[in-house]
Amino acid sequence: MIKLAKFPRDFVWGTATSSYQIEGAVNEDGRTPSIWDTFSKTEGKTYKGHTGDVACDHYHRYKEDVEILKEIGVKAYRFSIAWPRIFPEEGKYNPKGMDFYKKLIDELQKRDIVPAATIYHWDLPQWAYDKGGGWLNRESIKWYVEYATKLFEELGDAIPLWITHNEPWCSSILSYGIGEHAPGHKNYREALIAAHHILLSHGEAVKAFREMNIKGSKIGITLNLTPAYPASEKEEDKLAAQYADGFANRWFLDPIFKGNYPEDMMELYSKIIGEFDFIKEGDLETISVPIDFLGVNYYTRSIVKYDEDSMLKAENVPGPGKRTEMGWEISPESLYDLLKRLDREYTKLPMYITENGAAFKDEVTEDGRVHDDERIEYIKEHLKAAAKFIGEGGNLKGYFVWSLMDNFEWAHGYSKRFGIVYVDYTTQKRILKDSALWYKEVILDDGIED
Ligand SMILES: OC[C@@H]1[C@@H](O)[C@H](O)[C@@H](O)c2[nH]c(CCc3ccccc3)c[n+]21
Repeated sequence: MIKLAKFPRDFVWGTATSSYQIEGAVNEDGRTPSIWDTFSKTEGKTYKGHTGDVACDHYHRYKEDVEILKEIGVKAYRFSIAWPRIFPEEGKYNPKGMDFYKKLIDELQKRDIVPAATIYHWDLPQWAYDKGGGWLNRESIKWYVEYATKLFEELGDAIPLWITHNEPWCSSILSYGIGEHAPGHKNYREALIAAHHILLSHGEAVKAFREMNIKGSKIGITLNLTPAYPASEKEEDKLAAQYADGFANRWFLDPIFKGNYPEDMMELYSKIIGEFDFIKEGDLETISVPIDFLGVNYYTRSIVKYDEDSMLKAENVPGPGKRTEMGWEISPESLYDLLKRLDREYTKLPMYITENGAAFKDEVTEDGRVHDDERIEYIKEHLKAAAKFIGEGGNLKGYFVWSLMDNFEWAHGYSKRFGIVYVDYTTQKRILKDSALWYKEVILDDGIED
């Protein structure tokens, strides 16, 4: 068998999840509601009113789930910590909430699996939202730094990879601007204020992390990045792609790596939101403090044509590729383009693909298995793109499949399955899909065979 793509021996093969999507136990051991508890219980916000009340019951089944990680043979496991378990009220630390993560990390360490912890994956404590709108309130930075510092104190060097935020674009634009995610606001000025405070909280947490000198641990941030392509060679379509790229990518990449917001987007946005009076002296220096790695969440690309009437002067047009159950075009070559662009224009730091994966119609067949060939194909094609980038000297250090297991897919509830492990929500039974068995072989071989 010829090897299609070979990876370095120390390549970090992983899978990823997040707290609200898998844990359940929303009232246990002192946890108080997050904005996602509130949002999912609000009429019409999620598919059939699905909530994370039980999810995959991972809070009680974590030992079994870590055993599954071992069976698949992952080198690392990316999970997130639920802020409302750690600080159920402002300033009130909850050691029982921390205990869960200490037990989880202990199970991982026993099996030589590297923990990669995301500090914030969208489950803002409701008490923080009740005080001036959560990320809209500049005080959120102080609350976040207190939370992150407690994590560094209690878990510090047990976590080699610390990720400050998962996808600031989603926590701000999708949540305060578009309204699809909690807290469901539809105000673009609010979205940019939230984005600014989230980025500031990232910078302040990195500074706190540096002061604590946690040996052997690295800190970074995870951004969801969507390459934008013009629908034609027309100048106006190229302009549309420039704005779509600014909207999705440069608004976050530039402050973090260049210490400024992109000029073209500032100009475009100023017509919509007025003054950028929420940007204070020194903020961009804080946001752009040096980090150790960049986490990249990649799923798909966008193709846009010029649209005079839209805010971004851009309208999405469907691509020619096959689509996943989310309706996202499958475009592995765009992952290669993205990685090359990041390397060329932004950073030579180590990068990790902290999420890549797909939802497909999964069903358990007579043989009790899930033959998810489309998901194997999706992951294989994206790994080939990653290998090509590494082969050209790209500093890509690892790949985390989204997701370890089927889970609460936000506004889509449990209707979309991204896992390489199937979850039967009525019995909580886990079934390794064919993609998990395939991924196990890829990890053993450090490479892909066709
Ligand atoms: O949608 C699949 C996953 C989520 O389950 C993860 O929690 C989240 O980190 C994540 N980000 C993306 C790409 C950005 C996006 C998120 C939600 C909706 C649309 C696009 C896809 N995913």
